[in-house]
Amino acid sequence: MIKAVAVDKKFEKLQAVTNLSLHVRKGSIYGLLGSNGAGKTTLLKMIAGIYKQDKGEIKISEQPIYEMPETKQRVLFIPDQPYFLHQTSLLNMAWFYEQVYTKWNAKRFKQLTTHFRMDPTKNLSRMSKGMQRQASFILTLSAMPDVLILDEPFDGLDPVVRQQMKNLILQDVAERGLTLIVSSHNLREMEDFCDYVGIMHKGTLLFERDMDELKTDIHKLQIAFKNVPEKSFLDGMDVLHYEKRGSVVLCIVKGKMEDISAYVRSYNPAIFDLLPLTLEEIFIYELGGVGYEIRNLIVE
Ligand SMILES: Nc1ncnc2c1ncn2[C@@H]1O[C@H](COP(=O)(O)OP(=O)(O)OP(=O)(O)O)[C@@H](O)[C@H]1O
Repeated sequence: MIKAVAVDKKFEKLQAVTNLSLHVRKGSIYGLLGSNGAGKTTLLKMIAGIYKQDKGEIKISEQPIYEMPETKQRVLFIPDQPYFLHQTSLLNMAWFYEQVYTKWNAKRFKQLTTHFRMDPTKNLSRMSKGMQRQASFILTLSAMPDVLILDEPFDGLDPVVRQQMKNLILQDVAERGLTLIVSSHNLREMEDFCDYVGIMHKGTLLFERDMDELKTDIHKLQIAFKNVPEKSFLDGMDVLHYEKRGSVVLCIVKGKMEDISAYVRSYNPAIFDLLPLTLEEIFIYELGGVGYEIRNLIVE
C-alpha cells in the first residue's frame, strides 16, 4: 500500500533521510519510533507528498504522491502542530474540507463534533492545544481517508480522548481497511496500537519488525536446576542474554516456544517459567546485539 524505496532527503548540507526503504501493508498500523531529529517528520512529509524526495521512489497503491492531487485525496496527514486557516472555526474548516475531499462525510463530522463536545462555531485559534488536535482528528476522519499519516498524534490529548481517538482509528482500520503510519517517541503507546514497528536513527531505518512475530519469536526464560548444567547447555539455543543467580538461570532466547521448551525440559529443570517481554525489553536485547542502546534512541 505505502512503498518507499531507497529514499534520500537533504536540507542544504544536512542529510535528513538516507537510502530508506519501507513497506506498509493495507489495513495495517506502522509505528515509526526514533529520537529527536531522527528524520521521522521528514519521512512522513515525503510519504504525504508535502516534500519531494531527492532520490528514490514513494508510491501509495502503486501511484506517486508528490504533486498528484488524485492520490492526495485519499492520503491525509496530521502534523505535530495542527494547522488551520486563519481565524476560523471548525465549521468553516469543515466547509473547506468538503470542497477539497470528495468522500467528505458530513454525518460523521456532526457525530464526532457532538461526541467530543466541540463547539463548531468557536474560533479554533482560541482553543487549547488538545482541543485543536481533536479538531484535526475530527476533520481528517470525516474526510474518510484510505491512508492516514500521523506525526506524534496523541501529544496533548488527555488519556480518555487519546483512547477514544485510537478506538475510532482502530474501527476504521477494521471496517474500511484504513492504513496508518504513525510516528511517536512513546514505545509503550505503540506497543498496543501498532502491527509493525520501525526505529529510525540518523535518517535510516535501524530496525523493523512485525509485532506479532516479535512477541512470539523472543522469550524470557527463568530456569532453576537442582544441578546447574554446563554452560554448553546454552549452545543449543539462540541466546541474546544470559544471567546466572545461584542455581537460577535467566536468559533471553530467540526461536519457537515449543522447540525451546522441549530443549530446556530435556535437562530436567526443577522450575521452568516462560515470561512475557515488553516491547522495550525486546528492543533492548535485539538492538543491544548490534551495538545500539535503545534508551538513547527512544525517550518517553
Ligand atoms: N525544513 C527543514 N530545513 C532544514 N532542516 C530540516 C528541516 N526539517 C527538518 N530538518 C532537519 O532534518 C533532521 C530531521 O528532522 P525531523 O524533523 O525529520 O526529525 P524527527 O525525527 O521528526 O524529530 P522530532 O522527534 O524531534 O520531531 C533534523 O536534523 C532537522 O533539523
